[in-house]
Amino acid sequence: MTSVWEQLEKQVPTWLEESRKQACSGNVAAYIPELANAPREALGFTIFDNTTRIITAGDYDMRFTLQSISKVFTLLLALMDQGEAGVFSKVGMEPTGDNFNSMLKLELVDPGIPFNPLINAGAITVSSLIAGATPAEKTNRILSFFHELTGDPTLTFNDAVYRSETNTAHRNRSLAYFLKANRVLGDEVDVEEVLEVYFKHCSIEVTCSHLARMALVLAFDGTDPMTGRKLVPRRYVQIAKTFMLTCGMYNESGAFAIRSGLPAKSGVSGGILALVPGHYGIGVVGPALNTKGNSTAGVHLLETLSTAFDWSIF
Ligand SMILES: NC(=O)CC[C@H](N)C(=O)O
Repeated sequence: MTSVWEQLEKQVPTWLEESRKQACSGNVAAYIPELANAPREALGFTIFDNTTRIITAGDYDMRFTLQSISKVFTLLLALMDQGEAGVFSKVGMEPTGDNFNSMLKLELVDPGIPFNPLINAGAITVSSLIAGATPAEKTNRILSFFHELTGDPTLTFNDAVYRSETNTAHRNRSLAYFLKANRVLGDEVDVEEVLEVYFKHCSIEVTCSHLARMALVLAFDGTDPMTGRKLVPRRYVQIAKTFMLTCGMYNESGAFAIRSGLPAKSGVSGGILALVPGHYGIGVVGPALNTKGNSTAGVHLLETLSTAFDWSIF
């Protein structure tokens, strides 16, 4: 009988080409002008298991920026810096059902703290909780964390994407100033400095193999199976994975959880980080997005694989 891994090796290239066809039903994000240059038809895939075996397919070496995928890891860093009580006094634990950049519930629902750390308002708040005296110190700590998680010390920011976002981020600026007015960002917090940290971590450039490696650390409760190093306490990984399941795919998280049953986090550059707990770390990139902001081809590929191999955690 062939093993799951052998079946994956055999099937992934065919299924990837099948899923690539879904790109035509999506559009590349353009509200950050630099992202509009991404190739719409691209689709890349990497999967790692804990014995360092790797399968790659399609445009697996394409570079793209983390965008919202970074929010999972800044949450982990903030939890390590401030503890659960410190983080959850500023940000909630519930999905919103609204768009990721929505302002609606901040005003509608008392006490005006962001509903969760994976929407923009929540992630901006989390950026303010990262330890460090200056924005540069905070962003350097975040970057070092990604170096540890990926085992790649060459990872860095994409300056063009960073500048493109910082010059056009009127909505995120509004969110951040609103948070300041609500005192979610306290007196000591400089709004522009927090935004600098937030845009910087969104602009870290990776391939889907980096995503798969990072996902593997989450799949193994915070220990990197490739080095044996404990990078994050298990409890914090548990929190992050729960948020990924309930809020990781924006206001499509429920449908994705029903169809794939996997903790995952997407970003507007088309990346999706997903994991099969105790087994695999997965990275996908496909820049064409659906109306919720998730990669059309990437979602299709993950749902195909999860259904075929019965990966749902439920
Ligand atoms: N959904 C996303 O990937 C959003 C990230 C992007 N940097 C923003 O703040 O709008």
